[in-house]
Amino acid sequence: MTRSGDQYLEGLRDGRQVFIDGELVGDITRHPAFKGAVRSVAALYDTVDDKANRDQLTFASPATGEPVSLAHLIPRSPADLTRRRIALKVMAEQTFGLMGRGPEHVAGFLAGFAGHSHVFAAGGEHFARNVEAFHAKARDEDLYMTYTILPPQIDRSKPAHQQADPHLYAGVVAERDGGIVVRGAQMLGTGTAISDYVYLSNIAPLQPGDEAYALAAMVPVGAPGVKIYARRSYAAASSSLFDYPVSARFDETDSLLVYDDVFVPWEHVFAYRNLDVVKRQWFATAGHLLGNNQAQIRFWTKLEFLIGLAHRVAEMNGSVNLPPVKGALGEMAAQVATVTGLVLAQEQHATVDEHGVAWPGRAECFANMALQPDLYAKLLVMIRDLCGGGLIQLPSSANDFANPAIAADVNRFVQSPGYPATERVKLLKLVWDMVGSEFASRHHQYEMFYAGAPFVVKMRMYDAYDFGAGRRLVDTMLDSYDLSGLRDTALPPAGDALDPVRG
Ligand SMILES: Cc1cc2nc3c(=O)[nH]c(=O)nc-3n(C[C@H](O)[C@H](O)[C@H](O)COP(=O)(O)OP(=O)(O)OC[C@H]3O[C@@H](n4cnc5c(N)ncnc54)[C@H](O)[C@@H]3O)c2cc1C
Repeated sequence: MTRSGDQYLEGLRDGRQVFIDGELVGDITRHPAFKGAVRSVAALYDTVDDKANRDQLTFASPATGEPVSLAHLIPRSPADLTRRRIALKVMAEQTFGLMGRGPEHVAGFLAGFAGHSHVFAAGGEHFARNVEAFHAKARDEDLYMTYTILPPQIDRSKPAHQQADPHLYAGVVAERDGGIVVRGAQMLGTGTAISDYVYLSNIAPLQPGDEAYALAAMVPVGAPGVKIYARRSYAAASSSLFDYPVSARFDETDSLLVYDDVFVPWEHVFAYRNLDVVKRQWFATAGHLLGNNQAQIRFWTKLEFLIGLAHRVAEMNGSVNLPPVKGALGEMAAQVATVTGLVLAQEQHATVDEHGVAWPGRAECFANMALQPDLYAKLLVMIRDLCGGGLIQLPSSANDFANPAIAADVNRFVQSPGYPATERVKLLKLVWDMVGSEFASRHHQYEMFYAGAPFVVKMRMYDAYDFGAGRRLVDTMLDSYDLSGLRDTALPPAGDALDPVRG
């Protein structure tokens, strides 16, 4: 059943090996680098666990009948996708769309894998059973899973088995009684330090010879040998909540994961030395689509938050009714509405396959992913443009308000009608943390890369899009005339023009 925030926190005290700033972190729930994000995730768990939200955020576990998070639902119909989306939107709003790998992200992948467990059965029937059993466990125990599905950037010109050291990329080194031993590293475990399990696999293509790396397994974050090397913490670096309100609360952290001879029991292994299954898990199951559908619900929420900030600043600065400012806000609104529309269209264009699993519309999902890097970058620049120097002309820290001599000048000169200095500074420091701080810059990189390098995502869009309708129109047009003039040809069938995505 659903877990409370306290139960989630308790699960993190498992002796996990998280390293930051040259030291092993003891209790991550208390460490300045992690405690803000941990509290935010705990609050999310409490929201889903709250009886008042039960109808909207949970469904009855088919195994126990207890309420479990809708993040774990295997959707069986477009209506299920809608129900799931409404729940995921509420969850995303809890963190303002700022936690990309919260508990509801990899949950979508796993639900998709479990709905198509036959894909894993290609490596042996027991692997399919492992996927189904782990999905049921994650659902009924409300587990928080993250993933590392890419090897570290060492030498991308060579496959895994041709790297200078065969144990750079995470792969199997031995079979033991009851399981396998994994050695090597993967990037870039977002949220892994604060999660329960990390999914170890590969989304980048593997090649013949890479069989030792062709794995898919759920690894407890606290398992002996799992070493988590976190990047610099923006939360720990923030001088106060007032100065860096989102860094302090939502720095979900990203880490290099080193698997130092980690034992993984067979029941947590979904694919083993199988290039084909490791590849097919992403696109022959609904996993990738369901996970990214969730990611876009989160992205939509984050864009709403950003445009809300832009509107508030324009209002504060008295510029909101100037035609160019209205135009800029309108352009931003068009971008947000595009993302929203493409999320909703995934339900409109959903299909239910012969396994009874509902797939969100593929082309609409990849369209959002393909637009995202440029759209996000543009939005950030437009907000900077609207805010001007106000983003920089701010007190050095909240401490300036504590010094009466400084506060007198700040209160006098850093204000706007209806916005006393503390309110103006509060709003603009929040905007800076969203568009200009180190946290903001990492978010820019995240939105560019979390779904893969932009060129890879665009190639996936190419594969997902049905060019047939457009090509038929071109043929019809070319067939309609020649050197001697207009031919007597039929108009294109209306359906082609009406449904450009489906063709
Ligand atoms: C903030 C953040 C969080 C992340 N979180 C996670 C996570 O939780 N789990 C996880 O597994 N991964 C995570 N990632 C990793 C992410 O999946 C990868 O960054 C992404 O797949 C791209 O791989 P790469 O970084 O190795 O870039 P590369 O593949 O090295 O690509 C970088 C750039 O090199 C160029 N390039 C590379 N290859 C080619 C080519 N063949 N042709 C043309 N140009 C090329 C392109 O310009 C490309 O954009 C995260 C990344 C970021 C930035």
